[in-house]
Amino acid sequence: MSIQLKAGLALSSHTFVVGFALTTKKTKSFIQPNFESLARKHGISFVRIERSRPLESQGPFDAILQKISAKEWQQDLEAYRRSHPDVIILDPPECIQHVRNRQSMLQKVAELDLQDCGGKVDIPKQIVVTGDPTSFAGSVAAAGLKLPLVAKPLVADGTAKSHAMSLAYNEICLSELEPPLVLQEFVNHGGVLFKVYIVGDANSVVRRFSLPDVDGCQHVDCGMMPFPRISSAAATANETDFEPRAAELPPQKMLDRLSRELRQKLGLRLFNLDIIREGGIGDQYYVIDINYFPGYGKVPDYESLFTKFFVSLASSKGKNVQNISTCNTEAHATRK
Ligand SMILES: Nc1ncnc2c1ncn2[C@@H]1O[C@H](COP(=O)(O)OP(=O)(O)OP(=O)(O)O)[C@@H](O)[C@H]1O
Ligand SMILES: O=P(O)(O)O[C@H]1[C@H](OP(=O)(O)O)[C@@H](OP(=O)(O)O)[C@@H](O)[C@@H](O)[C@@H]1OP(=O)(O)O
Ligand SMILES: [Mg+2]
Ligand SMILES: [Mg+2]
Repeated sequence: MSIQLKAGLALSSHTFVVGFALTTKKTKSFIQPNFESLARKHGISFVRIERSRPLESQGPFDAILQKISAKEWQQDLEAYRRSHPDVIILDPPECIQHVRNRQSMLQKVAELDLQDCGGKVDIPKQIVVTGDPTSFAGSVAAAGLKLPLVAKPLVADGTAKSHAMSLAYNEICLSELEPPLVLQEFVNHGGVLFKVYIVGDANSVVRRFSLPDVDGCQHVDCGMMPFPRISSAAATANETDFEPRAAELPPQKMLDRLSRELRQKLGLRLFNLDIIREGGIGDQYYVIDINYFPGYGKVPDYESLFTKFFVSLASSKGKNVQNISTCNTEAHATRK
């Protein structure tokens, strides 16, 4: 059976069409030739959505992959969703909205109670500050937060400003900050960050460089220190670059449970978690950041991870695309 597309392409029950609305940068890093070709072999095709044309006049799509926050796009997508309830939206805008605020993004993590999975998971103590910056020192003292603090813009909307982080070593310098912000306790973690990339039921963890440990007393005179996006290095750091114990990956059972619970609670299928381990060793972990549709192009073997994901979506819609057996699912998650 085949349906004739407006553009003249045939949409058969053996093809799963993924429309994508992504920035040019994201398209370049994610829709890579190797990925397109592997996906095509399994009956998955990608079609760029033209933002200059109404969505209704494009398609048909089986799924829409999107990370565009412009209001017009959001409205267009919402209308399309109502008229095409069978199309899978990756991911629903209201769920993405939840992780675009550094307070609400971590709330579901704080509610978790993971038992018997090899590690404890929490979030660092934090408060939201708005209004007069001269009152921030009082708010920090009232909440019992310990210095140093990481000052993060409350809104995580993908702008450069939303990634502008600072370390505050003393109370006085807090009055220099520009609200609204989250003030989060800095947790020493041996300079290693774990990024857990979630793709539906699968996850893949990589190590990244992070901020070095701090001795609060030593730096108290430093005041406010802005710091760069140290963890977003293009390449995954080599094992030899880290102190071996701090670089040991978190238990896979804990990552599987955490990923599964958050996937359900957040209503997202495509996101990553930034996780640190207190003191670099032991079993106390903190989730410090959640990002919607992060830089998957940097994940080893993301092509098969995603092909498998789309094949499973296609099967759930009764599409008879070709199965893929070489990728990792939750039971065999990738650990590089
Ligand atoms: N509470 C914390 N304790 C220790 N280090 C932290 C803490 N919060 C953030 N960091 C460090 O600061 C970096 C940036 O913080 P965060 O991940 O919240 O910012 P972001 O701009 O949202 O990052 P991304 O580029 O992943 O979206 C982290 O990768 C980590 O190295
Ligand atoms: O640009 P990169 O490939 O590094 O991807 C980064 C992504 O930027 P992009 O969406 O513009 O691509 C970021 O999104 P916004 O918060 O800015 O929306 C955020 O998700 C980071 O965590 C990603 O880095 P990663 O966590 O994977 O290291
Ligand atoms: Mg981060
Ligand atoms: Mg982030």
